[in-house]
Amino acid sequence: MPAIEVSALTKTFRQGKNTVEAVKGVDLAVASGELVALLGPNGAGKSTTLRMLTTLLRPTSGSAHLGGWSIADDPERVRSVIGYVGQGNGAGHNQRVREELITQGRCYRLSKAEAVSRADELIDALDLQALVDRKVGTLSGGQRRRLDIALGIVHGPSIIFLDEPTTGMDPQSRANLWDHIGRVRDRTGATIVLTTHYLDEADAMAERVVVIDSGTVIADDTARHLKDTLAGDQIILRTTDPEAATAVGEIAARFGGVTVGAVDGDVVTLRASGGDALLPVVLRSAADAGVDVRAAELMRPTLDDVFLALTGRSLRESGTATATGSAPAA
Ligand SMILES: Nc1ncnc2c1ncn2[C@@H]1O[C@H](COP(=O)(O)OP(=O)(O)OP(=O)(O)O)[C@@H](O)[C@H]1O
Repeated sequence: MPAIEVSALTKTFRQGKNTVEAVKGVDLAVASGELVALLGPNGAGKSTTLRMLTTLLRPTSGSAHLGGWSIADDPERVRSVIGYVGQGNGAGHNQRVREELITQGRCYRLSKAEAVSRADELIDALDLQALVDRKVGTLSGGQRRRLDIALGIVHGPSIIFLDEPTTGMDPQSRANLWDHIGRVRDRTGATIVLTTHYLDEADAMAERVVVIDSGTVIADDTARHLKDTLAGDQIILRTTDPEAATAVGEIAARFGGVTVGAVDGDVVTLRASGGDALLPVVLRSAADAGVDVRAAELMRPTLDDVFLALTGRSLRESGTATATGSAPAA
């Protein structure tokens, strides 16, 4: 049984005379222990989907089961098996880190002894040892995010939702937080679903990427498979002059699955999956035909190329996604 099973989930908001179809029929199955990233531009419906799955918002139609429990029929049970870490944080500023974790455990009805042992376990998993006696209000952004995650999973949920856990952090803090998320997953075997604006992060860290656009899932696969099948590699070949570039393009076009772009001066650009295998073959064929290729560059596609191939738009242009860490320091 999948940890999360979502079928034809929709949410329509009504505001006066206007209706917004925020989620238009999302289907999703996440296996137990999987780490899945939801990716999509602003307003795609990611947060609304997450809020429905975490029982914070009632769906307009469709169904979802988490750990076998229905969000419509058994919201209490659903809440007992999930942890949700939103973008804001709920911890009191004057509490100390360890105290705050123990208090949170008690809120989840853990006994005092259980709450203490769980707090210490999470302090270890999320590297909070040096901070246990610090007041929450004095933590840095990155430290605070680690505490938020600890607070959100203090009751030992088997399914964890993280809404943009790394937004606004510098690249080093993001990498560090990912290490911790991985460590939590390895230790607990929890299923993790998160949203992120960082394309490179979803690419490198998530086992599966679910791309959401205009309220529907438009792609759902490993980042590698999405890139190979939907975007392909880019090969840039520099020759001696426009005639040579055109000739290389014609040679490359004889191979199956190659798209030849417009010649630009002495440069021609090809797109194909398996570019690393194709490149030497094209170079050999060009040499056999007496055409001189002076430089060759192979570029692997990014998830933004995937989004572009699917929608004709760039995720980056939407102002949502970031390929590299240019965010302010945490
Ligand atoms: N309470 C609400 N009332 C009316 N419209 C809403 C409400 N909540 C969300 N929406 C609309 O639903 C759509 C989806 O919003 P949602 O927050 O789910 O997108 P998102 O993918 O999470 O975007 P972001 O990356 O910006 O957080 C948007 O058009 C948004 O304006």
